[in-house]
Amino acid sequence: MLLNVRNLTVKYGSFIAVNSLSFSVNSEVYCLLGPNGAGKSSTLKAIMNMVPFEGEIEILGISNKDKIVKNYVGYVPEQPALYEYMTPAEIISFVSSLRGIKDLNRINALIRAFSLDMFMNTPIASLSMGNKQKVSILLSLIHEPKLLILDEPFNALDVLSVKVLKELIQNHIKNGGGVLFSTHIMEVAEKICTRIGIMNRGIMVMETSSDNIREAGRSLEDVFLSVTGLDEEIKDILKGLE
Ligand SMILES: Nc1ncnc2c1ncn2[C@@H]1O[C@H](COP(=O)(O)OP(=O)(O)OP(=O)(O)O)[C@@H](O)[C@H]1O
Repeated sequence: MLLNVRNLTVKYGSFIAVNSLSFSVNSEVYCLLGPNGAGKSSTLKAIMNMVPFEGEIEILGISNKDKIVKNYVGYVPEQPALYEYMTPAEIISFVSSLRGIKDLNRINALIRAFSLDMFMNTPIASLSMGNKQKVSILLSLIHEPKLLILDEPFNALDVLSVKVLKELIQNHIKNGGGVLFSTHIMEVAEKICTRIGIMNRGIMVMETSSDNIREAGRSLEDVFLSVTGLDEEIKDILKGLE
């Protein structure tokens, strides 16, 4: 098992953002869906040991509180957290040396795939949101982690980069890795995920697979709206707009 989450609870003061959540990720693409505020980012931050949590989280069988797991995980936060005064070339070289990576051929291929070559010497502060996101994705891949934790990774990406990222995710799985990501984009989830966890108000309300949804002849959007109870809300809102 690449990731095992058992009875995860995340609290901010007395507010429970994630409530006794359990799920696991193998060599597969696991997608977390949920309305705004459902607790997706808090779950991913707890997995990265960035927020206090209760419960148990293991990465490749090792507690996520053990520093060694950082070697096995790549993380893309919801908002790129980069040194704005550095250029992509500088930050990539900085992170590569921290990680002890000398062969940059793979990274250079990724830079080209994401069309970042012409921005390598531009300060990050001057980059578009999409290009910052691409740098953030590149940094998460430098040490060839087994598990990728991606918080809304498709945000701000153009069509070509979405395609590149989908391909990277598929290749990662073919090589025995695992991917856990959150998204609001149903089409992406439907196409590339093997398993889907739908969260609402901190609770996992449904775990299913794209195959199950297809076999049931339903769209992921319908399933999502119905299990989160948003379908009734939408009917009311649309009525109000008539
Ligand atoms: N640092 C914090 N302090 C207090 N409350 C927080 C904090 N971070 C998140 N929350 C609250 O916890 C809940 C879950 O937030 P979280 O960001 O995990 O949701 P999400 O599913 O990722 O939402 P979105 O889709 O909008 O990104 C929300 O109600 C949010 O306001």
